[in-house]
Amino acid sequence: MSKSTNISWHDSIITKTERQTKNKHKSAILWFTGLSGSGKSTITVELERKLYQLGIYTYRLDGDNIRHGLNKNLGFSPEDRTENIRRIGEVAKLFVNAGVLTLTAFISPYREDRNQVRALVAEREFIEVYVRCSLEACEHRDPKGLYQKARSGEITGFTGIDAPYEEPINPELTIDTEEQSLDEAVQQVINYLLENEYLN
Ligand SMILES: Nc1ncnc2c1ncn2[C@@H]1O[C@H](COP(=O)(O)OS(=O)(=O)O)[C@@H](OP(=O)(O)O)[C@H]1O
Ligand SMILES: Nc1ncnc2c1ncn2[C@@H]1O[C@H](COP(=O)(O)OP(=O)(O)O)[C@@H](O)[C@H]1O
Repeated sequence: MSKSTNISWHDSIITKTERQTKNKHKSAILWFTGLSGSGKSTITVELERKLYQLGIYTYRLDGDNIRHGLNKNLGFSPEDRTENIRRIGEVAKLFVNAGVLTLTAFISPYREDRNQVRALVAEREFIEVYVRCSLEACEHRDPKGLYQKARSGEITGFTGIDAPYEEPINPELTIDTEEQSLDEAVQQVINYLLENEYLN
């Protein structure tokens, strides 16, 4: 719902296609989704490092980081999570327009919210990457000690414990971090980008 009236759109003279041509690669959103502790941050950090080495213009948007700034007024209610993802989607779209290969790492537990982001950009510009890992394994890893806090009741509404996670139905990519090493996961994404001509 828009509150703004009397506003008009101003196109830039430089187009997204021109920026992509200059950068020598396509821009798109690589949308990583999965439980807390599944590996989204670990994989996107390493993937970005590799892509940077290949000369690709990238930027990484990460749940914990964005919630320190742009979205610091949002919590973890269903409504706030939806608004969180909506804003990230809009920011990611701007990065795509700027010619950047954009990596996002958010739990993004609701299918509908992820599909809304997909609908914001062109068909090939949204690549959903499901970072699959069982709740048991995530809880065992518990890199930030949050599952322990959720089990003890110190945190409520924690994804996987007492808040839902809706698995992607038809993601472009699935990475199973109980089966695949970090290097294998990163290579799988790079192969996808090469095979589908996002990279040359
Ligand atoms: N209640 C609750 N549920 C889930 N996660 C919680 C919660 N409270 C804090 N955290 C921490 O916030 C990180 C998830 O933020 P996101 O912006 O990715 O969440 S969401 O997409 O809006 O659901 C998440 O980071 P990751 O572990 O990297 O996923 C947690 O560190
Ligand atoms: N194959 C793997 N891929 C990614 N992370 C892994 C893998 N195996 C174990 N891990 C570990 O799992 C944890 C994942 O944490 P993190 O990347 O913060 O997850 P998320 O961002 O999804 O919350 C890290 O401690 C990481 O070292």
